[in-house]
Amino acid sequence: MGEMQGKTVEIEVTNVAHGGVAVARHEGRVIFVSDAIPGERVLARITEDSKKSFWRAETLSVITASEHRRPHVWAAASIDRAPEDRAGGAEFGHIDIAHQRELKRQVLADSLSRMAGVTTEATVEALPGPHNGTGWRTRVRLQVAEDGTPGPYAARSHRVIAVTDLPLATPALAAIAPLDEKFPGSAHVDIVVPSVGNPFVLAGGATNADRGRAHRITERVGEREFRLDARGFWQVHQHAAETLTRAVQDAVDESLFDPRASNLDLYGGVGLLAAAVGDRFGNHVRITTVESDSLATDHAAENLVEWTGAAAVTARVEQFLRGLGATAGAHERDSLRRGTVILDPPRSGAGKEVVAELVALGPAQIVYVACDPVALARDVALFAAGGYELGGLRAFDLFPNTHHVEAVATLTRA
Ligand SMILES: C[S@@+](CC[C@H](N)C(=O)[O-])C[C@H]1O[C@@H](n2cnc3c(N)ncnc32)[C@H](O)[C@@H]1O
Repeated sequence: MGEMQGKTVEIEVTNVAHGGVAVARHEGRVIFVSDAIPGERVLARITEDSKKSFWRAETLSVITASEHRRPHVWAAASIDRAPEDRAGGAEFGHIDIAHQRELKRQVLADSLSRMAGVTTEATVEALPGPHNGTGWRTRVRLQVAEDGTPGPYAARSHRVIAVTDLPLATPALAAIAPLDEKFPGSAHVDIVVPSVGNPFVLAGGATNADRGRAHRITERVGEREFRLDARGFWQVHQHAAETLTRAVQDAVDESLFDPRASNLDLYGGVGLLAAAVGDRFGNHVRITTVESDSLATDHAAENLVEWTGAAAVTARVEQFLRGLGATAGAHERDSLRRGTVILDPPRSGAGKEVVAELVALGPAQIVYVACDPVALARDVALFAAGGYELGGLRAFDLFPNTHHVEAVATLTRA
């Protein structure tokens, strides 16, 4: 720790950076600052000064406001509070929604340009919902403080903040959120409002006996229903599953799609995107969905039962691909080469090993669903080195009032 930690500085904010912070400079040094908007002049407190290349700071007050600043959509996260008392999880809530999308577009475009040398014109598309980006979360995890009080963590910390409302939640979720109850002995409380059936409030972790028990729920996407566990992965925005279903269906190039080839849905969850491919190309499509969570794979097998060519495999994607690379015979290799791969990894992206295995198998096209623009850009660069080029790219605002953005990219052999 240097001597600047805790000091206040007046800084010009120039750019947006990845991770929900903006970039400022102070005496030539880069400072990543929270709760600020490019174009503003703010008074900020240095919170981290140990690195040579950059420091971190939090905005205390705004000296010259951006025209895009608005009152925060969540009073609990407002700049009017001390930084340590601001609720986390809505780090763009002080920015008007159109400008939030513009900043997300810039982060995506800059990452792809800087890391993969690719230029993109993709804008960030809005989902249906209120114009201020509230009312979309169908799942919320509240953390529990030592005295049993539930609430979100404060931004950039593990301190639980008591709150009186959850504006990013759907009205149905907000109505049942137990914000004034106590949960002694629990580590967290999950509130889940599925599109079909009753909502759940599940206290878990620490000493709670409910930990580990499965709770089967149903989600409807268009005409189709999916079974899953209440705590298993499902998109959080109430319109996300439908949006990604359509985006993936549109992204698959029909001229490169072979229904009899070895098509893969990697990081498949409960089979949402395998079903999207099946619904577009018919129930004879051959597709294997691969997922590490065995409970999700069990549900995927059930959800995909009407597709005679679908299979659900429990495996880590890297091991599954390594196995294919090592054991596939000439016929299977040819089938994999004619195949289409849907790739929907967690935030860390697919990474070096998975990209290398996929490049070696050489599928005809890859539809990459990405929730982190930097991980996507890194992987696009790895795919490019392996002979794949980025074709289409769309981006969606699946997480309004946060810095997160979802992208759907297509890659084909150059
Ligand atoms: C972003 S979610 C996508 C799920 C699914 N495609 C959907 O749209 O609902 C990523 C999924 O990958 C799974 N996962 C994470 N790491 C994995 C790995 N190394 N191998 C296989 N699955 C993994 C998670 O359990 C999660 O279900």
